[in-house]
Amino acid sequence: MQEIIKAIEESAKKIKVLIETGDTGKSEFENSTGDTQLKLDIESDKIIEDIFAKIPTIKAIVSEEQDEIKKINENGKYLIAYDPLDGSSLVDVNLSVGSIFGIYENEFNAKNIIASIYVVFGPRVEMVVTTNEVKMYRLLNNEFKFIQNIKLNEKGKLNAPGSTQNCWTTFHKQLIDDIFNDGYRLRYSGGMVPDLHQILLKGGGLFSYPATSDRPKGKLRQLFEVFPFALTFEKAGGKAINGEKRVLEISTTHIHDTTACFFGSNTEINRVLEVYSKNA
Ligand SMILES: O=P(O)(O)OC[C@H]1O[C@](O)(COP(=O)(O)O)[C@@H](O)[C@@H]1O
Ligand SMILES: [Mg+2]
Ligand SMILES: [Mg+2]
Repeated sequence: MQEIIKAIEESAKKIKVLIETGDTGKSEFENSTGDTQLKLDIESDKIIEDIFAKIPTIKAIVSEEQDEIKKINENGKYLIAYDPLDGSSLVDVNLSVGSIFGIYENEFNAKNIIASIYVVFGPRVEMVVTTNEVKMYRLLNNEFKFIQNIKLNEKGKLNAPGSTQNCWTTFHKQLIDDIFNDGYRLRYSGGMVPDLHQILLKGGGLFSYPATSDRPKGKLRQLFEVFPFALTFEKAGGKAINGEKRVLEISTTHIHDTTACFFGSNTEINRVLEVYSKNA
């Protein structure tokens, strides 16, 4: 696992330079989810793949930007699913973005996730590693230094409601309105990594990306985005659900499957469960 962490550190240093100097324009290609790929998506994907290709403990990798699983080393132990540049369309407006990695064993499935790592590229570069604990590191003088463990409070103050609002169900709209009426503050940048990082570091709150009429299965991808953060939220003392159950109990039928998802501290997620159990 240590060499995987080192590999991700190496990729983060290179992606930092790419973000700072690269072309933010579109490529002529689409990924499996139908998004037009930016040149930055393709280049950051290549940076990560080239680094992972040299790690003997990695058996296979799959990227949000690629159609298929790639074999690395038949005798390797780990499977890695990654989103090389989450929120890539925010680079041109200079908002924070990230990379997300889910580390699996045996099969790409929620029950096999054993660790996750994400990197936030903001005013500072930070890396959060989840195994049994959630540990945050910061890039200082070109080295990642341990800063703190992350633990959520039982209840937070932030609300990050994602997706197209005019496609929400009436009960979801009511839930979000009720949360704001209770004094929660809006914090939503459109980048999953900084939005969830903020909730984790400020002690709690709710991030939601529900099923909507335009996206009945949500938008966020299970293997590359949802499961890695679900592990982090659970190990930090919070929860991650699809409205009905833990997202880490969902089974994946295709590598690019998406799901509705809610991440947060316990009080807010219990509130979502209560509303969804009566309405969904
Ligand atoms: O604009 P929306 O629909 O709220 O979606 C925002 C979500 O989409 C994403 O940008 C999807 O990730 P990619 O940039 O990797 O495609 C998430 O980071 C974010 O939470
Ligand atoms: Mg993403
Ligand atoms: Mg992406």
